[in-house]
Amino acid sequence: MSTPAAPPTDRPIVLVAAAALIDVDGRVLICQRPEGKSLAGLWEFPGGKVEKGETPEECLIRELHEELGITVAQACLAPFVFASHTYETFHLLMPLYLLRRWEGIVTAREHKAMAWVKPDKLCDYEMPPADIPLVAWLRDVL
Ligand SMILES: Nc1nc2c([nH]c(=O)n2[C@@H]2O[C@H](COP(=O)(O)OP(=O)(O)OP(=O)(O)O)[C@@H](O)[C@H]2O)c(=O)[nH]1
Ligand SMILES: [Mg+2]
Repeated sequence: MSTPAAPPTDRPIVLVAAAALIDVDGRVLICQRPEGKSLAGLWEFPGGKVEKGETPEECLIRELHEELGITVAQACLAPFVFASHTYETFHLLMPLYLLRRWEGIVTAREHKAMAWVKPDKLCDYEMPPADIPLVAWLRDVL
């Protein structure tokens, strides 16, 4: 007999689009979440919540401009892996894109700090629990 389905919860699925920017030396950009936000102080991939009427790619192009001051062409966003993680109040679904080309100088406009990190050193930075499997994939592929 099959296992009975779990009771429904009112936990919404939140769609967030994020990017792993990769520089010419193969280092990955991570950004530190500012005080006053959820998960403050943790290191994350830049990006944010997909708003009504946006595609994930449109959202990410907007967020990368707001957060880092860079201009990104949709063709340069390479779908990579996704995070699917249950938090206390929502379930996060987060596609992660690889990005090697952009225009402008990467600047931390909204984050507390940023760092370019070799994939095998990402584990030295505390990241949200949803990101842990993504780091393993980056280490394997880069
Ligand atoms: N951008 C980003 N969000 C992540 C990552 N990992 C992770 O769990 N999240 C979660 O996904 C959600 C995205 O939030 P966000 O704060 O970036 O959203 P946002 O840029 O639209 O900001 P806002 O909600 O203040 O307008 C947060 O709950 C955040 O904790 C990650 O690597 N990058
Ligand atoms: Mg954000």
